[in-house]
Amino acid sequence: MTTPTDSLAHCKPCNGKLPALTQADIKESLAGLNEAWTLSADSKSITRRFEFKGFAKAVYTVNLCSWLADREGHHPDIAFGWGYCQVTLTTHDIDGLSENDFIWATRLDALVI
Ligand SMILES: C[C@H](O)[C@H](O)[C@H]1CNC2=NC(N)=NC(=O)C2=N1
Repeated sequence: MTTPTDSLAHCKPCNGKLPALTQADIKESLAGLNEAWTLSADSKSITRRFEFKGFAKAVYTVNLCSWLADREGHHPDIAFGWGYCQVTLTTHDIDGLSENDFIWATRLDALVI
């Protein structure tokens, strides 16, 4: 049995050697994500903000991200509270964006309805 994410790539081990993406790479990769993702002014991170009624759904989203992060070995920075969950991705080892960030974002987009 196949699932929607079977065809998606997995994050590569972060060892400080992942190449930083060029501005052109970032622009092309961003176009492949849900339109809710935004690029930071310094082009070092991407963020998606989810908004909900209530707190429980924000916590569910944090837990989903936690599961995905440990499964992929690549971890987001998450801010959450009543009515929102904000997921930010950057590759800390290179202080910028790598393909891992976009692989991770693609997988999250595939998991949230
Ligand atoms: C050893 C371990 O794989 C690395 O420290 C990973 C862990 N998760 C990570 N997550 C993110 N977002 N960036 C990293 O550079 C990173 N490095």
